[in-house]
Amino acid sequence: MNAAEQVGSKRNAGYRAADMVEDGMIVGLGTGSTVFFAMERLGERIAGEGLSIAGIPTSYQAALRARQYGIPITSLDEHPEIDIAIDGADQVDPDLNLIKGRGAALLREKCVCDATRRMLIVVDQTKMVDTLSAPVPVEVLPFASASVSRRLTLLDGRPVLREGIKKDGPVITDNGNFILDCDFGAIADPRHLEAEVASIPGALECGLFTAYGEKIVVIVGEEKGCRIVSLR
Ligand SMILES: O=C(CO)[C@H](O)[C@H](O)COP(=O)(O)O
Repeated sequence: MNAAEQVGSKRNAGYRAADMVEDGMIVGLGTGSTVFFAMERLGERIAGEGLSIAGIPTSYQAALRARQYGIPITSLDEHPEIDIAIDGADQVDPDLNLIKGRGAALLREKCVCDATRRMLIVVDQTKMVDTLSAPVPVEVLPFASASVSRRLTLLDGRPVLREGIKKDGPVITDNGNFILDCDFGAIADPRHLEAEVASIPGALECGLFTAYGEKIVVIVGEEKGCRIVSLR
């Protein structure tokens, strides 16, 4: 798939997800280039049809984009239960386990995923894999980055501190933390690995999402249209 085809696929996935949003819904807004298309379409529907929704952004990036598209913003404080969320992913396996976090927004994204009744994951087909194997982003408390790194190594991971672009030194997340991108190779048991990482003090969250397959609907954008994948 060339770059233009990939953008078209992302647009198809994002637009389909936005068209599944109903009037009056509270909508979790993920982070990344595919969700942008969903937000663009939500903006069109708000302006064109008078769709009435409120979005909960998972990052500064999502909040800025929501404002750009005229999507009213609310918060998880006001709505601890969410109707529907739209988010991207870096990899999706057949059991709908995910790796997320290329955009370093995984901590808030997982909070929103946990709080939502229905989770729409928008991807292009390159993200669909048989076995998760991308590096797993781990958000870490800066104080504990060396000790968390050591513990990840003991889990046979190879953690690398994510460096900023147009900024010297590490990426600082929207929550003021660091990201360790941890390569575990092919992940045979993602649920077990997620639990192992979660047990490390100072590892605040990791980009493995393995507990939500039942509520996830994956919208796989293709050059012409979309394919829907769910466990139900
Ligand atoms: O998890 C994420 C951000 O933390 C993104 O949703 C994920 O990286 C996919 O991004 P894109 O749609 O740009 O490929």
